[in-house]
Amino acid sequence: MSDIHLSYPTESGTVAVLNNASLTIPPGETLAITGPSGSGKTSLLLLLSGLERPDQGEILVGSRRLGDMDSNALADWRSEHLGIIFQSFHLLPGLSALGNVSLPLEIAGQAHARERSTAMLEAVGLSHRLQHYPTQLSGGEQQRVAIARALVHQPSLLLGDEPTGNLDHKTGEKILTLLFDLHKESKSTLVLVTHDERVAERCQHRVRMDAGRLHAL
Ligand SMILES: Nc1ncnc2c1ncn2[C@@H]1O[C@H](COP(=O)(O)OP(=O)(O)OP(=O)(O)O)[C@@H](O)[C@H]1O
Repeated sequence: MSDIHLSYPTESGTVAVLNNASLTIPPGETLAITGPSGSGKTSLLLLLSGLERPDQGEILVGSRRLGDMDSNALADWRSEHLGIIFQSFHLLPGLSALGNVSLPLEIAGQAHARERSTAMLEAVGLSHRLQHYPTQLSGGEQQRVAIARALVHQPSLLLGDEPTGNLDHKTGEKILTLLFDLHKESKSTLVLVTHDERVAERCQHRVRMDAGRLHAL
């Protein structure tokens, strides 16, 4: 992304969030984004996923220029190539853990959606919670469902917003190992927003966001 400016209009005026932010992530590599609360880290992930559009600047993911794609093209691109682990999970309350993970595969008409989703939920340690609904799951369990959903279609770009933020040390380590193993196997690009040094240390590249500006570390 180059020369990105982003602001949000609100009733009490415009909030400037990103100010001339530029970032290059080598394909197939790992990047940690750190920085204080409110500095614009989540906004950066929303831009990289095409869920927000910048006021100014250009975002290229592989050969795709996100600014040239309409919302349908972006949705198709996301369902094929992108995995996102949101800070607040965004699970569908009316679907079980298994339903939440397999729905995107089913919508995309992919084969063996249920079997692949079951295997991914097993990999995040939730084989005993397949039929539970989000309200019946703990925060950490919901986070692991969200991780399974983000990984199940083997995305080439995975964006994680504090992906282990709700997990105890041991479970967090297991999930991180899974994320980095899958990244290695599939040569995907991994971008993680984190306050956790353990997570940042595992990444090849690190940037710090401060008041809407990016600094390489
Ligand atoms: N939809 C919105 N409308 C108005 N302001 C917003 C909106 N979303 C975010 N902001 C503001 O933009 C700034 C950056 O928010 P963002 O969520 O990107 O920060 P962050 O670095 O991810 O924070 P945290 O570490 O607390 O999650 C904050 O000041 C926030 O209040």
